[in-house]
Amino acid sequence: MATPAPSLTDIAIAAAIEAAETICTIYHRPIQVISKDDGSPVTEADRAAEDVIIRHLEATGIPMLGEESVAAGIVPTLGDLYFVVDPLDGTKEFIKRNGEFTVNIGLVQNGRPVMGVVLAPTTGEIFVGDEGGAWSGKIVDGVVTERRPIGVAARPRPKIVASRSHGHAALEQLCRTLDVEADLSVGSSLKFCLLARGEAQLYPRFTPTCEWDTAAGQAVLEAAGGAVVTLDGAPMAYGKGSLKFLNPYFVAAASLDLAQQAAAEMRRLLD
Ligand SMILES: Nc1ncnc2c1ncn2[C@@H]1O[C@H](COP(=O)(O)O)[C@@H](OP(=O)(O)O)[C@H]1O
Ligand SMILES: [Mg+2]
Repeated sequence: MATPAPSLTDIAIAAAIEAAETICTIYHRPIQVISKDDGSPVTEADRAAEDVIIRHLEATGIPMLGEESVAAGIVPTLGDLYFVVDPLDGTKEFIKRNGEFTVNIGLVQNGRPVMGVVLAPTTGEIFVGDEGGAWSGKIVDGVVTERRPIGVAARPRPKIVASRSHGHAALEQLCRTLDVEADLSVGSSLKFCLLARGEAQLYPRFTPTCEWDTAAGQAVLEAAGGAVVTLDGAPMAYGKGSLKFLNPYFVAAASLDLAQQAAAEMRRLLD
């Protein structure tokens, strides 16, 4: 019997595993930090990991929007279906060496993130979401182990998770109005994964992000039963090339109701 062709999810997982290995090699050496044109930091690891991912995804023939390629002026023509890649989300955390950084590969179809792989190189934790649901696992010697389904969990007082390096004053006010337990601060797309695994319920984002920061995490969270909405309460959409792929402010939450309630509150606070 012929072996079935790998799915796009399988291809993205293989790409993320090899990219994470490349990142780990560099992580254990002295890290040289370069400042991008927009002032944000980039390292040799960001670029090397994106090259690895490009090599894996190329064979699919599907266009890829990559953070480092865009920074180098390479923006492909994007159709209804494209990959969105942040090879190293949480570069500031990578530089601080606190382990809170991830490899992100998302697939966008008709403006919606339909598949996502998020992998934390130092722990080997992997989070995957697609039409088959959401699951987490652990990469050991380049192989997925401990694979188990994941899902969001409601709490009477939601736990909130926020950026470690990009905060906003309105966050505290939001916590007070919604009566949340504000206790977690984490770098990178791991915030979406904490929600997807039921460890937190709310991730309000009052500072800028780009599509590559959120596509994979949003796909994981939505496959786990959660939602990501912009401040008008609509699901966050992709393909904003005319805006340089910049996302508006958003709320990720364990349910659409909670996301929309928090979005309405954020709108009120920011007015
Ligand atoms: N002024 C800005 N404009 C666009 N994106 C920004 C930004 N400031 C931070 N970000 C995004 O926020 C991400 C970090 O998120 P967090 O604070 O949740 O860890 C960064 O990812 P990179 O580390 O991949 O550059 C970066 O893309
Ligand atoms: Mg990023």
